[in-house]
Amino acid sequence: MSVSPDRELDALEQDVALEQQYVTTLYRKLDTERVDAQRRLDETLRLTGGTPQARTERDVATTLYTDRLSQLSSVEQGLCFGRLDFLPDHAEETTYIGRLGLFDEDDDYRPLLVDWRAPVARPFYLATAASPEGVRRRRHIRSLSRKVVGVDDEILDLSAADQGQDLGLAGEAALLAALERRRTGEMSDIVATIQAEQDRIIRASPNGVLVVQGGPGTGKTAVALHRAAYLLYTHRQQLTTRGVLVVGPNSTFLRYIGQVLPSLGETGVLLATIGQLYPGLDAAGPVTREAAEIKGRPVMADVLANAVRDRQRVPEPVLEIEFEREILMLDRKTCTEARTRARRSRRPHNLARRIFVSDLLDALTRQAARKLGEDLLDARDVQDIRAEVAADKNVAAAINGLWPKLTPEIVLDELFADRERLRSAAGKALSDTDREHLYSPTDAKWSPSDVPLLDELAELLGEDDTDARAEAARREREDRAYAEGVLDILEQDEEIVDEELLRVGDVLDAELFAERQQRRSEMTAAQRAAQDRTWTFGHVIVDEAQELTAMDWRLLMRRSPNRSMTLVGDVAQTGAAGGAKSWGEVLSPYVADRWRLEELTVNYRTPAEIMAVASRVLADVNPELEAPVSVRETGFEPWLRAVAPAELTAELPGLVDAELSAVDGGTVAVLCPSSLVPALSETLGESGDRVSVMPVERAKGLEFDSVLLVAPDEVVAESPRGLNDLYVALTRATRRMGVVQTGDLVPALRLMD
Ligand SMILES: Nc1ncnc2c1ncn2[C@@H]1O[C@H](COP(=O)(O)OP(=O)(O)OP(=O)(O)O)[C@@H](O)[C@H]1O
Repeated sequence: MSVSPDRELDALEQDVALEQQYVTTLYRKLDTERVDAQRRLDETLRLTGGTPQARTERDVATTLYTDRLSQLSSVEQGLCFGRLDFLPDHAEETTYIGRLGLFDEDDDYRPLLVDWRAPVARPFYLATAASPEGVRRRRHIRSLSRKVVGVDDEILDLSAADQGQDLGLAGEAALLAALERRRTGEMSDIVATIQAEQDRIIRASPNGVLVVQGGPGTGKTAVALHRAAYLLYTHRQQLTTRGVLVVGPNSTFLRYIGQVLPSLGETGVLLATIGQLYPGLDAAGPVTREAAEIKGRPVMADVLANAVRDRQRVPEPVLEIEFEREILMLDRKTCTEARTRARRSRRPHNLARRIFVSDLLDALTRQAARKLGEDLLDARDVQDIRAEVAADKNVAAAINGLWPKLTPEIVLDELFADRERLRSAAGKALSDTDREHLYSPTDAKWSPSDVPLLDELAELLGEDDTDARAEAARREREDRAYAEGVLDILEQDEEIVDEELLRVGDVLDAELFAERQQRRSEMTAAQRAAQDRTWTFGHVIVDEAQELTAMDWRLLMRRSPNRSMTLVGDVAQTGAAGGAKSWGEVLSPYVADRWRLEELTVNYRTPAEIMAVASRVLADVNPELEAPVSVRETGFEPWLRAVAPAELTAELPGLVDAELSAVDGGTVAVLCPSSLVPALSETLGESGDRVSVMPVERAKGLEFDSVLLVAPDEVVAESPRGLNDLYVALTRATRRMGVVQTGDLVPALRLMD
């Protein structure tokens, strides 16, 4: 007997009502926790004055409650999104899955809601009909604000084994609903619909280098960010002190992904571009493609080492120095010996300088002593003379001329501004043309490709920071002793603690206090990491990793000496001339073949109709590469339209308007060659926030409801990896795509006609 549609509807309504009841309880619990955290925070903030210890304690409590409050408010949307019902003989009971864990304190801390990252939540992502892991039913709960608007059930028995199993999708209905949602210009999290192949990567061990290779739209960025959240939850102890770094290709991309981690309740991750990894700089200056490629070559490490050596000079043949009406001499031999000794120390330039200076001061002191009558002087007199020689301005100027104290900025600036310096440092490593591309006589802004060079120079030059380090260590010792003192006093002398303080004291048992201290140092760690070039991270995640050059990798590997890294990317999308052709080639200098590869194969973004066009381009890039399989069709065929170049600016606004209404509140991107960006931006200037105009390289990692690709032939011609760029452009759309052709037809697009 078949069930009538009305009966089904009733059952569905009943289920929704049932889940609404439970979800309402959860929100009530969330509200109570918020009120409690807010009350404690207010109480803490109201307290003023008191002993220094009391102030320290208040700071700690303030940070604790502020953090808790921001975590509790970050989970407001979609607090609970799943439910698992297990088979009768299974140990687990019905479990609700959500963005954070909530417990019933009055019932022995029974879990009311399980954090998606907890091991018990795993079957929600992994269970299949063929391998149900004890799960009878998986339910996706869809909500709008606090209202449950629907449930999607999957019964995991073998009769359902063939449904959605060709791509191995879990929670297909919920997944498709998520994918069809309009794009807002900001990436959203995917906690409710993580797929099994993604889950395995998110929860993989943090040890060693994990490479995640996947075509466009396979969720690499989503996986990378959820992995950061998962690692912080699961390995918090190890990761709090050193922090997690997520590197993205440019600031547009970082803005696009910026909300994902906060929506998962994690704020302790440093998001940065390579251009932001040199403290004090946000290097975003322009650079030509040729210069960027040359600056990224591994041989630049030798060029820079030579540039520093070139700054360690000896006189030709002698240097005369006026010292207290006498003339002292520094000859070539003495200086060469001092230089050799300093270089042999293998210390960086600014630290080895001490050896060089000391040897020259010895030589000059001997000369000065001889002139004053050596026989009449005792050791103490000689010491005094040495001090005078060392303090003399002429001596200092002469020595500085031979072995100056240097900063990375000065060396790089002066190297690029001087053809002779460039020629000497480059030797045979760079051709005449290469050097001309690097030559830049005017004060240019630092570009992202200068940052790894500055970082390399900072290593070669070193910094004499002995005093600063001693001071920092002293302050840290003091802070620690101070914090321990707070606890001692609280424990030993309860009388001095008034009632309100005690309430704050409630939460400051030794364990919590220690943890808090650790978390505090993590917070300052994230800030300190941003300011400290020598900071090393607990885990480093790199998105669009295929774009990094050899010099970028050198910088990142210095930030990750434990090689605990997740690198996500797609070698078929490499646009940068210095970027990766294969992962093995990139990684072998650092970890030989000790890296693991995981692949993602399903495209969640681009509909099958658009992917059919993109796949033809991919075949032209390299017939051996396979495009990922699209998870859905939209029934919409991408279109191609020929427009005369002179008509482009007149025609484009109309085409964009048509797309805007077709995507009904969604986003439209006009992707074009860099040369057309200014003109097209001006033409479309009034189109509002939902329309963006950008060169293809800027669109890497982003997505839009509709994409208009303008002048594909020029996109291809513009770069040595133009076909890769075309592939990137054709895989940015979630719903619609059109090509506006102004010149020759690119062969792979012929079938669109
Ligand atoms: N399991 C999932 N559930 C819901 N949405 C998903 C899932 N996996 C990926 N998506 C969505 O698919 C789109 C593409 O994901 P993402 O940007 O992470 O892919 P990518 O592999 O980094 O792509 P590209 O290489 O083109 O930058 C995003 O909108 C993302 O939210």
